[in-house]
Amino acid sequence: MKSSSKKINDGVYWVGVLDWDIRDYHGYKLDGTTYNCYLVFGKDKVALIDNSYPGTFPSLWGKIVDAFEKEGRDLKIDVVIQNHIEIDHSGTLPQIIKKFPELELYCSAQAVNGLKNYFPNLENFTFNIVKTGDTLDLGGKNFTFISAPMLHWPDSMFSLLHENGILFSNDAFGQHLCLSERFSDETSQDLLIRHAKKFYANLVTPSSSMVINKLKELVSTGLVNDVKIIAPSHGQIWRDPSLIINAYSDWASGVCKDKVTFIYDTMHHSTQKMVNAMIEGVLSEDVEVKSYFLHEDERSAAVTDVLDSKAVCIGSPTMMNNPYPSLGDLIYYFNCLSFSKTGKTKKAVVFGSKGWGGGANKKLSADLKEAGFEIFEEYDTLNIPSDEILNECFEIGKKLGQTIKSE
Ligand SMILES: Cc1cc2nc3c(=O)[nH]c(=O)nc-3n(C[C@H](O)[C@H](O)[C@H](O)COP(=O)(O)O)c2cc1C
Repeated sequence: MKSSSKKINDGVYWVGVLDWDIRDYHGYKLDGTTYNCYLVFGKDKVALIDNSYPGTFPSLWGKIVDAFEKEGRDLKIDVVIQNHIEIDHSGTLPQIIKKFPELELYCSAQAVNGLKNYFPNLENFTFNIVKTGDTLDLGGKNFTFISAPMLHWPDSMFSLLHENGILFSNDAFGQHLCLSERFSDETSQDLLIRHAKKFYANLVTPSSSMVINKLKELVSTGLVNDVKIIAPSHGQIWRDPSLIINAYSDWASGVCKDKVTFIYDTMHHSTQKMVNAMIEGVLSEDVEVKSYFLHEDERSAAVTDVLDSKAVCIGSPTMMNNPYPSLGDLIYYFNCLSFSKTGKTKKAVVFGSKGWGGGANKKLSADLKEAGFEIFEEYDTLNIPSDEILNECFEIGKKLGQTIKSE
């Protein structure tokens, strides 16, 4: 299939795949994504950095052929640098090896078993195992490898191309975006940061302490000064690396806004009325609010706002002595993400309507505490909230707004 590569720097081409159709990636809702792969042309050797999703080889191959034509070089990949094994970045590796059986494969030690596992044909393949500080020279194109375990899998690593100042960071600093533009500065900054934050919240939050350590390491070794461009494996290429490095530093260290995120569900709208009254209370203190109704909204968007909120308000009716099931799904996900690993504790208000004995609040509070939240208030009411109850909800929201502003 004919497809067009994009030169991103001297001797460096984007040859990735645009997936306009994907809408769900392990529960993460998206409007398409990119599987970024790059070709680096050294005088002696040519390297492919990362691969693409299974089934996308025609689009990847078309761009590889195009890049070689643009460079006027004979079509031969000598090296594959596999920064991460996950199938969206390794799926086309067998087809690349089939085309160039003599190629040298560079990856971390932790990547080897995974790659053999995914691709049994690689059982007897020779892996060049690299770690932080190891180097590779393609002829005037020199790489230093940087191990990056848990950013975002144990095998993950970065590759820094010195002559161009490009850090190939794989998933770190990525965004699930599928756009015709390739660069961060060609993209609406709001859209870009929103999607980088969504990616961080859903995929990187549990590794926040590793993010901080990795950023410190890049600074202390001076390598950060060499980075002019960050080229991740999803989304836009950062031509202003400080923008995303500063954002990662904030997200990883739990920097939050005066902001409250409401997440709730409701069967007959009673809990929803309480939500709206509480929101009015928070807003009366000029504190930012986001609200998600789980009947319609999805958790991967909700947790994006939780990431930089000082507090969450979780509303649920009682159903069969328990919270409404969508809230159970949410709290399970909170447990996976471990927001407290950012070193900051978020406050939580738990509330809702019940028909008789209730039970949702108690269960939600216990689960939220286990997920690392501090319970600020528990509040429930019988059936449809009266005006008096709604006024109390307003006051709870107001008190929450005042408290987080004073922190
Ligand atoms: C299927 C179902 C199961 C319920 N189970 C309980 C229960 O175990 N305990 C309780 O106090 N109320 C129970 N209720 C009553 C609801 O909690 C009550 O109607 C509440 O006001 C609904 O709030 P909502 O309008 O926000 O959905 C149940 C209602 C339904 C429809």
